[in-house]
Amino acid sequence: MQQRIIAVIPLAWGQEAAEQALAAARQVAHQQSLACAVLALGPAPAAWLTDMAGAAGAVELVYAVHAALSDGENLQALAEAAAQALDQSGQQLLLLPPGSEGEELGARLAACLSATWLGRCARLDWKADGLEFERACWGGRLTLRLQIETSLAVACLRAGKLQQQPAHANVLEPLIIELGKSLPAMFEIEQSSSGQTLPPVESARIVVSGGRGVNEAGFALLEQLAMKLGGSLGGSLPAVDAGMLPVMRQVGVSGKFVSPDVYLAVGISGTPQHLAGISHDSRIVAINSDPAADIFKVANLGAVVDWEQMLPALLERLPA
Ligand SMILES: Cc1cc2nc3c(=O)[nH]c(=O)nc-3n(C[C@H](O)[C@H](O)[C@H](O)COP(=O)(O)OP(=O)(O)OC[C@H]3O[C@@H](n4cnc5c(N)ncnc54)[C@H](O)[C@@H]3O)c2cc1C
Repeated sequence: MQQRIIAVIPLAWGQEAAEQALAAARQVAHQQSLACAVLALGPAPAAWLTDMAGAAGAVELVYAVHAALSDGENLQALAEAAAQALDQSGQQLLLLPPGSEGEELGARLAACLSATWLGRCARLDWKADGLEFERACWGGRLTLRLQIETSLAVACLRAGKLQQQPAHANVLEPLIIELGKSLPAMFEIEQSSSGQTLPPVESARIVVSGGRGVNEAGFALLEQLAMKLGGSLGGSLPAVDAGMLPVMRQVGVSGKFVSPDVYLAVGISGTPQHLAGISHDSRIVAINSDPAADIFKVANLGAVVDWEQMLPALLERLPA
């Protein structure tokens, strides 16, 4: 059966995203001595992509054009445009630009095509007996090696920079498909203030986090501490369940992944589900009244103390 590796590229996402999707497609294609193809989505063809795809050794370039694809923000329109333009014969692997937008578009495209969504892959090989791929989980502490037999898969793969290979440069004659069907309009999003004054937890350099061992008064102190330190506030799932913290500040496997310089864990026991949300590179400082708490096994610095004693003393010593 014919095997095809296709980089799916929204033109509005720019040249860097295009390079990344092409680099991924070329890496997988190279392992199988296959050629890769490109499906570009936008309001009109772009000469820069024709040159880039040719220089990357792609053998086929299709532009799926529609006025609704001009800003690249309407992910459902992009997914449906790609699904309309794709010829689904043979075995196909579709690669999107890596990153959160590429992942969301990939998942939507897989749903439109009833294809298998492989998600964010760290490695991807197309072998005779199926696709083999690796995914990081538990914040990079574990690598999952997976294998799947499927004729249509969608994935994101970070393959580094696209190296120019003049020896393999192709002069491409793009095929232009004018999409006739209407594409879905963008959802209107009504924005209102959440009342949160602290920055998002996922981008903070210092995260002050509380768990089940802290009560509402304790969270008020943690918020003050976060503000004094110029950091942000996070917490464990039980703290969110108890209504002490909004869900957007939950750290862990089912919450946010954070990579601050310092993660201050107060009244948090250190379960794998919570630790999965903290980067290996972060320094963990733990405050817990139980000397046997698991958090001390991973903490760089720990204090066995009740938060009610520690937090007021800390706040007092910090400049206003
Ligand atoms: C599928 C699944 C997904 C999950 N996802 C997440 C997730 O994303 N994030 C998450 O956090 N959890 C998650 N959990 C829940 C997880 O298993 C734990 O239940 C949770 O992490 C425990 O939170 P905790 O450390 O705040 O509470 P506990 O484990 O109850 O720990 C409380 C700690 O507070 C200490 N303490 C008590 N009083 C004081 C005091 N006065 N001063 C100082 N220390 C005190 C105690 O010694 C204890 O160590 C998930 C679970 C499942 C099954």
